Order: sequence, then C-alpha cells, then structure tokens
Amino acid sequence: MSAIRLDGVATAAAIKGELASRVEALRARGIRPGLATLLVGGDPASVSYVTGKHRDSAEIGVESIKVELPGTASMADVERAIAELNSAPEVTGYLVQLPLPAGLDEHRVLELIDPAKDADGLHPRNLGELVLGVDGPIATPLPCTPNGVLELLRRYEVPIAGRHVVVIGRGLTVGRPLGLLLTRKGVDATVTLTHSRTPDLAAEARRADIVVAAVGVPGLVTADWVKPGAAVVDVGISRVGVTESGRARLAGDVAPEVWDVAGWVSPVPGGVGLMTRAMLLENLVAAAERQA
Ligand SMILES: Nc1nc2c(c(=O)[nH]1)N[C@@H](CN(C=O)c1ccc(C(=O)N[C@@H](CCC(=O)O)C(=O)O)cc1)CN2
Repeated sequence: MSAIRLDGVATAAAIKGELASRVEALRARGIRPGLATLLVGGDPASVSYVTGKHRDSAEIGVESIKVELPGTASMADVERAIAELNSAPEVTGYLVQLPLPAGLDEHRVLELIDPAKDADGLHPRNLGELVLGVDGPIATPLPCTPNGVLELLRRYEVPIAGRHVVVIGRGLTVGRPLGLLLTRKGVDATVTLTHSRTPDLAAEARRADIVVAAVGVPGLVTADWVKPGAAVVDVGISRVGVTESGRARLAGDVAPEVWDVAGWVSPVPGGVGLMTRAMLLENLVAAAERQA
C-alpha cells in the first residue's frame, strides 16, 4: 500500500489564493494589511522560516516589515522592539520568531505582544481563549502549526471526529495547543498527548487513527508504530547535512517505510511547514478584517 500524500505545497497555495482575494477586498477599502517579523540572532533555520514568511506575504499582497536584532540583544532591546511594533500603525500583526537566543525570556516576550496583533496565536490571552473554548463571533488567532495540521487533514477529508489521535511532543508551538484544537467541539477527536517520558511510545502510536509527530528526532516513527491505514502527520524538521547544491538536507520524524503502511502521510519538506506559513497569513488577514 502507498499512502496518500498530504501535500502542503498544493494546499498552502490554494489557501494563499483564497487569502489573496480577501487582501484585495481589504485594499479596495483602503486597508493595507502589514505583517512584521522580529528575528533575534542568526539561527539559519529561523532565518529561512522568516524569509519564507516574507515571500508568502508578498505573494498575497501583504506588506511585510523585517525587524532584526543581533544575537547579543538584551531583554530591554527586545522589549523596546516589541513596544514599537505594538504601536506601529502599518503593522496589522506580527510575530517573534522562536526559539529566542539563550538568556531571553520567551514567556515574557510573548506576554508583551499586543494580543490584537498576535499573528502567531501564542499570546497567553489568545492561548487562554483556546483553553476556555471561547468561540464567539470574533475568532481568536490560533497557533499556526496546530491549525495547519488540522486544516491539512480537513482538506484531504481525513476523518477526525470520534477518531483517536496520538500527538508525540508537548511543546508550546505544536503538541500542547494541538491537543486543545483537536478536542474542541465540532472537531471532536480523542487525544493522547505523549512526550519523552511516555513509557511505550510505539504502543501508544499503534493505537492511533492519526499520529502527529513533533519531536525533531529523524525517523523516530517507523512502520511498526503505525496502524495500517492510519494518517501520519510529520511536524518534525531536522537539518541532517547539506545537499549537493549546498542547501540544508531536511529530515522529518517519520521514517520513509511508513508510506507503505499508512493511509495518508504528510512529507518533510513539503507538508506542515508550508501550512504553518499559510495559517500565519490567515491570522494576519483575519486581524486586518477585524481591525477594519
Ligand atoms: N514564532 C514562531 N516561531 C516558530 C514557529 C511558529 O509557529 N511561530 N514554528 C516553528 C518554525 N516555523 C515557523 O516559524 C516553521 C517551520 C517550517 C517552515 C517551512 O516552511 N518548512 C519547509 C522547509 C523550509 C526549509 O527549507 O527550511 C517545509 O517543511 O517544507 C516554516 C515555518 C518554530 N518556531
């Protein structure tokens, strides 16, 4: 059996097409959505992700503003940059690229972002609304990678309601909020959130209808971890060398043999990473629509 590819490139392109129409409608009303990024330091992966976010913004007609601080920046430098972004009228939404260099307080930084401009959905108030299940007329921005995972599954009509999802990894940007999203009313999955101290990860994963791997251990999920026909979503991205053309060689958490057992697989590269960027733009455009 060969699994159906959950194609993040094609799906993100379709979403960006939809968003471009919404941006055009905003611009016709004189509103110009603007995305800013704050990058501290020069971590190559972070530089590449931020570059991708600016490229995507340009594709859909969103202005983008790059703020960069050196890796030696102090908390006071970061706080000053955030205060400026909070008050800049041309910035509809922004994000602080994570992880921050050692010594900077990530939680404090996220708290300082104006929740109305939180393009990442990681401000404690917005995460709190996800915990509370606030589902009002004004949509709260959702964390981009978990929302990207959910949107990818939905667009490929992978059954979710009533299914058992095993999430591997409990980090702030993926595992933890993904558990909340998947158990929302209307999504209705049953979730097991596993982590490095879970005694038998393989046994947990084998019980799942959907496995989401987000740990950054190349090839961790092997064929014997996967129930035949299950969906396997690979969120881990590790840099494991360089290609002949000098680019970083990327590997996911899912071993290639899994494609022979699973019903659906999202690849790395070309899967959830692109969806993360598309969901960021969804948050940004929704924020501009709200502010309008
Ligand atoms: N502020 C944030 N920081 C981080 C987040 C986040 O959602 N907000 N998530 C991750 C990294 N991430 C987003 O910033 C991210 C990861 C991967 C990709 C992506 O485009 N992946 C491509 C490969 C790109 C490459 O060549 O390196 C793919 O998988 O095909 C985009 C964004 C941690 N930090």
